[in-house]
Amino acid sequence: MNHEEYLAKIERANAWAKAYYVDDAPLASDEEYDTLYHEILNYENENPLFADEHSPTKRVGGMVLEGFNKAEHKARMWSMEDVFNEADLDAWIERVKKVKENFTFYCEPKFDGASLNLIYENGMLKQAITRGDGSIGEDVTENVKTIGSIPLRINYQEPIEIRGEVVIKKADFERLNTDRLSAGEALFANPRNAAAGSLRQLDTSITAKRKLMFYPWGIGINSLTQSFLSQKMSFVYSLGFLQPPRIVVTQSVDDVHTLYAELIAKRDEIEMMMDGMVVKVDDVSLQEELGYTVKYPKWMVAFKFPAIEKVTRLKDITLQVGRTGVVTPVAEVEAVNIEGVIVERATLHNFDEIERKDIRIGDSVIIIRSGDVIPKIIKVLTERRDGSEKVVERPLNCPVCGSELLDDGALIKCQNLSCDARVVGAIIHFASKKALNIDGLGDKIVEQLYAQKLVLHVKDLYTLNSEQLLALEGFKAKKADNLLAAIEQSKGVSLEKFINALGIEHIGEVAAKKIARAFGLEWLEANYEQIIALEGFGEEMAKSLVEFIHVNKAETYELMAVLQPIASKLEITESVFTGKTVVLTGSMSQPRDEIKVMLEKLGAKVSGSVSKKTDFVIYGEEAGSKLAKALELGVKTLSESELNGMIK
Ligand SMILES: NC(=O)c1ccc[n+]([C@@H]2O[C@H](COP(=O)([O-])OP(=O)(O)OC[C@H]3O[C@@H](n4cnc5c(N)ncnc54)[C@H](O)[C@@H]3O)[C@@H](O)[C@H]2O)c1
Ligand SMILES: [Zn+2]
Repeated sequence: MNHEEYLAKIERANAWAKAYYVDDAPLASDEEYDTLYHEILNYENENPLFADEHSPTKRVGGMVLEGFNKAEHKARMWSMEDVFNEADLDAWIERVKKVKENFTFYCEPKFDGASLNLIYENGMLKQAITRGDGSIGEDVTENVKTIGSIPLRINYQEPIEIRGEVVIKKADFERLNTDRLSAGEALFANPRNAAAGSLRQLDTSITAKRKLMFYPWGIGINSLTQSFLSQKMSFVYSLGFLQPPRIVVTQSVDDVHTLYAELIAKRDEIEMMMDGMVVKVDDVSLQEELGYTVKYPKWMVAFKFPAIEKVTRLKDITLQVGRTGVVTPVAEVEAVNIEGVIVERATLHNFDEIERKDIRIGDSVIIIRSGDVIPKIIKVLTERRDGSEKVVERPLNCPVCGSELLDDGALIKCQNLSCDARVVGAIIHFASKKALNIDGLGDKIVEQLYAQKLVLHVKDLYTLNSEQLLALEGFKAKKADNLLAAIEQSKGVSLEKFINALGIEHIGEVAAKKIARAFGLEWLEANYEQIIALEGFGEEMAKSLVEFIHVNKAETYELMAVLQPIASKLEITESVFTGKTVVLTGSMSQPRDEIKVMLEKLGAKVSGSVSKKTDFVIYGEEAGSKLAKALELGVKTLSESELNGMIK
């Protein structure tokens, strides 16, 4: 790299940093930024005399957004050194050991959010400031007052700065984006941007609506006398702040590596987005001895997790037709490796999403894959377009059967009931795990059987023979026998699974179970009134089932004759609870689910909320608002032992 290229890289990194820190709308993935950053750093290490003062390696990232008042931190806020592998972590440990051979590590998750400094004086929250450039940040005091996990008063009178991360749970981030999608607003790329963007709102009421949380990780000025960071932080947590789920204080390097592995394993399970683990020196006097660079403390380091967000290119959008006829767009992308998995496709909800995100074929996009979740496109990098990108048109005809599609905005549907895609989809659903669970009857085989016209309807599965199967490509005696045996074995399935397997619109697993329990084998005789009376059934579900029965009654009876599903109809014993609505509250001596089933066997309807229509509230220990409401409404209440007395 020559000096000119070095300067160009600095310019690009600074533009990316502004978009990331100031606008909360990144122009690149973290991985790309980190690569660029390290290229700059390497050049500076090799040519220290030519290092430029504007380099991102020389300062803490942020700047103050226009519209906010500037505010000064009492003690400086820092950035953090990154390491990406064990060897670099061990090298950092060795550097600390040169100063002191034996020391204690303080390790915790690195949540990915927005950095915040809280200044308390006389036990009151006086000011809240974003990190900014480390010396001066934005005054966000009023916004911060809307965050529930930030105490406005603490039981400590001396001046103290409490630093931490403002985060939003992954699930709340998803909900926020779903709402923004339907409101036609720009989406946040990830929880970090959502947290930072929600905190830095000029309109406080917007911040208040977002579910922000605050996790402390350090302190600025203070007159605490404890000698270890871990002790100081315990004190901070005791003042009423949230504590992160995993903190490890240890002298053992092995423990540090173990925590790293554990956090990566729990990465999806932990509700907050983490981008690594932070390792700190616990001894405050050793921290001071180690000191700081211009940018970060030498006594702590971030051991980063492998990136789950990558930049790739959208090659095409293909269409998938499901068993209900819904046409879903699928993004075909250039293959990228995310945590060891090669990703080539990403889901898109619907065409509205494509339009709102303005996704075009040929675009560079940031794609995320976390855990088992199907990869998705989180951001289009529009400034990388060269004009050759193609706008995605909404389809007019079914890609499978060619018939005209119904486009109702959010959903595009093929209405042709005998569309191959719908029929094949229905058979695949019938054989799937949660339905009949027929081993060896996966998507490919169903497609093959359908293409050969051997199975055009699920009932045809039960007349298949080995000769027919052996004539198919890829079938040998063993495979054919296994498949026939698995099909045979699906006979005598529970009625609820059978109903679910039929793939009736709006009738899923839970509803199928309720139908089976309520009507048993006579379920095809149920009428609209009986169906809508079932707990949790709305008009849409009842109508759909009635319509299904109307069209498919004879055929379904035939299928039942072949399959002989076993009914699990609940036999009800008459009791004082028969036909009554009962609510359970408080903690009971036996599992609530067991009590619920027992009451249902006595003919009770067990509901979750208390109203005038409730007949009994049965309470255990520490019962709260539901019991209070029952007393207020004059609903009859029974303790757990009174209940036991009545049913013995
Ligand atoms: N995508 C982009 O365009 C782009 C641009 C700039 C920066 N970035 C990303 O930002 C990061 C660099 O930013 P940075 O220099 O602000 O560092 P950083 O955000 O990686 O680390 C420092 C921050 O970590 C936070 N933190 C979380 N848990 C902590 C804990 N337990 N203890 C102490 N601090 C904790 C603090 O807020 C602190 O300010 C990199 O990951 C980089 O990829 C991305
Ligand atoms: Zn079709």
